[in-house]
Amino acid sequence: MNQIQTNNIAKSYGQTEVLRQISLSINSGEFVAVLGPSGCGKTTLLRCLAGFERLDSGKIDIGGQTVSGPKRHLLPENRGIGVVFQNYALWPHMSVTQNVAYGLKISGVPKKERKARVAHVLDLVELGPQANRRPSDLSGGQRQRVALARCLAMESRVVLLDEPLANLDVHLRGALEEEFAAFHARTGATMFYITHDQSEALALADRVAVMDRGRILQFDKPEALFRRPSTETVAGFIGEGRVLEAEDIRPLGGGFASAIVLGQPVKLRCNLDQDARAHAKISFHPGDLHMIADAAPDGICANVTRATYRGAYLRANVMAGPSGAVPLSVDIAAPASLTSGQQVKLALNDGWVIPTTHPTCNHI
Ligand SMILES: Nc1ncnc2c1ncn2[C@@H]1O[C@H](COP(=O)(O)OP(=O)(O)OP(=O)(O)O)[C@@H](O)[C@H]1O
Repeated sequence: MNQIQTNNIAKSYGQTEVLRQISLSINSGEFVAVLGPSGCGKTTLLRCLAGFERLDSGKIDIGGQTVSGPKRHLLPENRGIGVVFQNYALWPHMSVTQNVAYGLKISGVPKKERKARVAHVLDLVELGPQANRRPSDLSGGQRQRVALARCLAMESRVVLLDEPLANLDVHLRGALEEEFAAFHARTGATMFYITHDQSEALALADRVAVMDRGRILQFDKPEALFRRPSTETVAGFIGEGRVLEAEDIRPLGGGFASAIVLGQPVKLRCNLDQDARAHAKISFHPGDLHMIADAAPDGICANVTRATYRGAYLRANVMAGPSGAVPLSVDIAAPASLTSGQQVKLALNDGWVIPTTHPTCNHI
């Protein structure tokens, strides 16, 4: 069943179109991340779902009920959703217990049940010992867990999270990523998670909606975004994707095609209905390029401009191709040694022909 359904929703502030005809179907219990550059409209989309903003047009259904539409706008508190903000939005004058209990109190949950539910959820997020502290006496991660506990206590079936890890250090981000995944597994809630950090999105989400300038470009599983991006923008945005022009694309059947890339014949993956073309854009990742023997008869000639140690591998920046003018990155398994100015030969072992005509992915 669809837990969240948006139909052609649009929102402008003055002359600025911030959301353009966004249609998304999110399944019950799904963990969806919305990924996109700053200013693309992620927070506005979340605020529309939460009911903090009215739509200009379109419709939002949550749990089968229309919550925003042409003649309808359900208030945030009546939507049955939990919201976790970047700044946690905790009451500074209340203790952890009071913060978590507040929503239950407003909803009229009797005192005895309230107490039991708060104690239970604080236990779940391991904040029992801090129950009487004020937010100012907690770490950033602990405050975030109070915000999560509040959603748990309200038994929200839908939880909207707006960049919840943005203010935290790397160590804490890792720990809380685990926390979100555990929270999702435990509750089965539908999660709608805004971020501009792709590693967070790819690690946590069942599906990721990639957003750019108020539109959804692609809404897909992380692996599909990485391996089969539907547009150049998605390809360039995910996993250090590199987009290059290829020539003489000839379908081989079974989702493969031959092509010429940087003057060399390569085999690429493509859509089953890929047609033969003189030119197309292809995408690949640094890990798809490999160094081959200098004496190999074929291979892409490249000149190392910089090599940086990355622990398990060496990242080489090179200028490649017949003209030596195409910048690429190659990861070479350690131990390896490369120096600036060194001539190397490369092979492209995998890549994807970006579909030339793709449906406008706003109807997904
Ligand atoms: N209340 C408002 N009034 C006018 N313009 C607004 C308002 N809220 C957002 N905007 C504009 O709408 C656009 C999208 O903003 P939004 O906060 O949704 O983007 P975002 O993708 O969440 O960005 P970030 O990742 O930086 O938070 C921006 O150009 C922003 O300046």
